[in-house]
Amino acid sequence: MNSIPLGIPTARDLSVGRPDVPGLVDRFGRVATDLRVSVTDRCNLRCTYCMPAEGLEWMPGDELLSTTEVSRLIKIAVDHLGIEEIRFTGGEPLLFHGLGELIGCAADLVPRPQISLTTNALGLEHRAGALAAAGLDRVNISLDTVDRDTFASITRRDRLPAVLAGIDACRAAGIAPIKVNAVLLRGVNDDGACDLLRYCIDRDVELRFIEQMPIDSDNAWAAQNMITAEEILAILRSEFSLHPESEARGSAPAELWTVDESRHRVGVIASVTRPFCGDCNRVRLTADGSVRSCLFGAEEFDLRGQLRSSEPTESVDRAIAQRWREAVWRKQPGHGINDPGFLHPTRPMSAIGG
Ligand SMILES: Nc1nc2c(ncn2[C@@H]2O[C@H](COP(=O)(O)OP(=O)(O)OP(=O)(O)O)[C@@H](O)[C@H]2O)c(=O)[nH]1
Ligand SMILES: C[S@@+](CC[C@H](N)C(=O)[O-])C[C@H]1O[C@@H](n2cnc3c(N)ncnc32)[C@H](O)[C@@H]1O
Ligand code: SF4
Ligand code: SF4
Repeated sequence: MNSIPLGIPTARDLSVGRPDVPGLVDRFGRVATDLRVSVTDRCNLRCTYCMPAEGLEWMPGDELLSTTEVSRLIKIAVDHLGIEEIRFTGGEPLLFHGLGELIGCAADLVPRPQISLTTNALGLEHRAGALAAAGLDRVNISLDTVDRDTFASITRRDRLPAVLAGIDACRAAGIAPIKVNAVLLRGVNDDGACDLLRYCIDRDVELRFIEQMPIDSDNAWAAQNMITAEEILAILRSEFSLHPESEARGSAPAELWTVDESRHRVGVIASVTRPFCGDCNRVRLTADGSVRSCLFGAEEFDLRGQLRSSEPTESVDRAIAQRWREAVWRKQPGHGINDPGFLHPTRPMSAIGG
């Protein structure tokens, strides 16, 4: 007798074809070893390319992971899944009260992961020493300009001095390397790119210019407005000589150039025009406890439900690790920004963890 399809959904096996290995492998041969943890979706700046002036509807408090829950997931990631680097991000991670404690917990793990922070640096002036003492290895600071008025117009807050003080405090605390991330916006801060590079060279900080991505909450991104990597390099070459860095890039998003044949380098993160998805080693955890295998992925895998469903036991941790593996196994090959059918991510960058 022929069977008649009834259209009844069957349980999907999310790991079809996945080899039985502990690490976070995907279908395209990549292995995720770099965990980016968003600890909050809130922020005290309102960068125009990231958030609207009025802010966003923040995640409700009871949906956010606690410090204990984040530490447990980080431990699972290192113990079971081969995670080697943990980056705390957001929203603005310095707004999360448990950040120092989380860094301390991560630093106690064996093998100890690299611990880094991506931040706007507001308040870092007073906290860099304590965070370094807790175990913070390195820091990336967002700074789009060293002109105070331009800074205020991009971030909608007059806080440039606090950011610069945060950079100085990181240097004094011995955090290294310090990197600066800058998004260039046409007609807004592109004429200040060389001044920003000079500022970073003077402080021995590595500057990277980022191509703006279509992950703003306003959906205002347009390819023709974006300043491309080629344009960024042309702007810099008007005042500096640049030579491609010989060091292998690996999974790093930034392509590097040495500046004026010195030991200083500048980077360009060309996510749109020269995507680096083929070598991606990233996986993300949102502040409300979902795994996102790609910044631009359509799928999320909730871990919070399992985390809160019962007492923490080794077998629950193993089940969480398995779900995490399934999430990464299904990771898409790339972001598809340049494809005609590209869909904006369902969450803005600040809610995913940049
Ligand atoms: N498309 C894409 N862009 C990313 C990804 N991770 C980071 N970026 C871009 O790179 C910028 C800088 O990211 P950071 O958090 O400073 O760190 P990083 O450059 O990834 O890491 P390091 O160079 O190792 O410090 C972000 O603002 C994004 O614009 C990613 O997984 N995919
Ligand atoms: C979302 S923020 C979170 C961490 C922290 N608040 C900060 O600004 O560093 C992380 C990074 O994302 C970058 N970013 C935000 N929106 C972006 C966009 N539309 N395109 C490219 N990068 C973006 C920021 O410049 C920042 O370096
Ligand atoms: S880029 Fe960072 S600092 Fe700027 S609004 Fe987004 S989350 Fe806040
Ligand atoms: S867009 Fe997705 S696949 Fe590409 S580098 Fe970023 S996280 Fe990895």
